[in-house]
Amino acid sequence: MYEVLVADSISNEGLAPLLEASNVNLTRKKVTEVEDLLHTYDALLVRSATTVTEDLLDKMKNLKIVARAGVGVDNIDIEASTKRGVVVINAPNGNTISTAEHTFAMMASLVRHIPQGNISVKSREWNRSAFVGTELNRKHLGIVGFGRIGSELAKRAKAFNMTVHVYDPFLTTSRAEKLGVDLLSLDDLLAVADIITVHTPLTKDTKGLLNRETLAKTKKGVYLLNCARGGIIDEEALAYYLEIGHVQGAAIDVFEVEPPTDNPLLNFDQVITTPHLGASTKEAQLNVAEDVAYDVLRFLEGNPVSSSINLPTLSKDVFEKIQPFTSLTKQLGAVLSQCMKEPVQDISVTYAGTVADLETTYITRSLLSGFLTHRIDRSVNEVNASMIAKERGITFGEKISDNTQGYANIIEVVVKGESRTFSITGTYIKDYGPRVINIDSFDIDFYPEGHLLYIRHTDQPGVIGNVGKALGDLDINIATMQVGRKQKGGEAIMMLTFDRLIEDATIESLKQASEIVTIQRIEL
Ligand SMILES: NC(=O)c1ccc[n+]([C@@H]2O[C@H](COP(=O)([O-])OP(=O)(O)OC[C@H]3O[C@@H](n4cnc5c(N)ncnc54)[C@H](O)[C@@H]3O)[C@@H](O)[C@H]2O)c1
Ligand SMILES: O=C(O)[C@H](O)COP(=O)(O)O
Repeated sequence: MYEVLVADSISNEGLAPLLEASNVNLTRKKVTEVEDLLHTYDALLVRSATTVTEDLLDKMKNLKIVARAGVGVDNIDIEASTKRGVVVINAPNGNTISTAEHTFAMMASLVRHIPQGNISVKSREWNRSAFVGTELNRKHLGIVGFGRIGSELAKRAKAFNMTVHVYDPFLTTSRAEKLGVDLLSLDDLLAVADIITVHTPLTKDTKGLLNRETLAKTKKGVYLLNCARGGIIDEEALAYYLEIGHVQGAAIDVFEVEPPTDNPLLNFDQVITTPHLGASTKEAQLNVAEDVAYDVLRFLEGNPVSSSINLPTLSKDVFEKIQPFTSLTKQLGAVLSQCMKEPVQDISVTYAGTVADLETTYITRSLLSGFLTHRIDRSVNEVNASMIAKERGITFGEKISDNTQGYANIIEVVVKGESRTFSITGTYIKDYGPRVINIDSFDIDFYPEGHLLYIRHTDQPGVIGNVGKALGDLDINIATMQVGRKQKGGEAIMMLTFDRLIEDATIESLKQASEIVTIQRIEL
């Protein structure tokens, strides 16, 4: 049974996939209400109210996935989640339209003073001259951050005959042209826009993007909107420019601290606000809840997620195609890690044949996870494997080759240690399964699973029989035996598989024979 904690207000209807799943036990409680049970949850679902800190992750020892029913993940410590192998997913598409519509509504309200007019009339005033507004028609709108919401907003602005200028360092000129917007530098956008709205995520680069210095470059009388994240427009700087009358008005849905209390912006009549309502529509809430509910269930049941922040996103189709190879590389990594009993500096993997056309970065993550699992005492998976490898100073890389050695596909891994290198080559044969076809330059053919002994010995008569007899005398049944050698009379290898783990004492007694060079136990 999977334990799922829903810590923020998320649509019940949207959560139906989880509520109806027979293998899920769903709890709707704030984190503070289940302090004693935090270690039991497999999945945590949040919106923006719960902050997923490193401290919380430490308490949630069993956590496998954090799902954000919405877009912004600035309330989740992604690095700490990745380090712990916890997948972070979001629902990036479900609230785009609602937020674009809300921004547009805020813009129209701002330039026509609708909230102020509403308050005035309800105060039994009739002061028409105090609320003379400005048309949107033929105005220049500056959109900072031209992603999903920014581009939906642009469509609506163009329908109102506005000229749309955008600043987005990740947007190509050709895409801007295709979308019919004018791509500018930030400075040029600030200089030309009558109204500026921000739609970037909150990151270290966008925090305070509009500050005392940049806001000084805007037109006198400019209007500003923030329906993205508190802090993208520095609140103190905005208050200053409102105070001196340089900024004519602002519409703010999001605040640096929510709810805002002694925020200076709340003191200005020309600032209109909403309590973080961009995504608060029935439609958006249903969409985002459904998106994360399906993804969490899929993930818990071992399937790919459709929108991950810290894992490459794969379609079901692609996931099914790469799965045999991720299992194979995990096993290859585990064999390598156990055979190479010394610190390693570099892991290099070469893909050839059909596997080379697949999502190899994910397959390499599986390889690293198989390798590292046998070296460190914390949980390693595809989420945190590359981060842990980097932390440990292990470099890794991928190559593509066309030398398939006659197989449909092969994966060769070479590990460089302080004193030697070790290599392994595997293949996946359809309807037959994974095979290891070469180990440390010895051709061989074995199925990488179960309890194995990897024995290096001198190639001379009687060795194989002696090992078989010694094990038989100890009542140990050999399930399979594969042998390999490079040249007659030189060094040779045996790969034995067993139905149970072979004890240290048995290995020590086998090592007494003079023709045995090394014995390595491998557990897969
Ligand atoms: N008010 C709300 O309720 C509400 C609802 C949804 C989203 N949001 C916020 O809106 C943000 C944007 O959402 P989206 O779905 O459009 O995201 P998105 O990822 O589709 O778009 C963000 C855009 O910002 C651009 N960008 C990144 N760094 C930038 C920088 N330094 N300068 C300029 N542009 C930069 C990106 O290239 C991207 O095009 C979210 O991150 C979230 O914080 C708020
Ligand atoms: O990033 C988002 O999706 C929005 O800010 C919505 O936040 P909410 O889920 O707390 O309404």
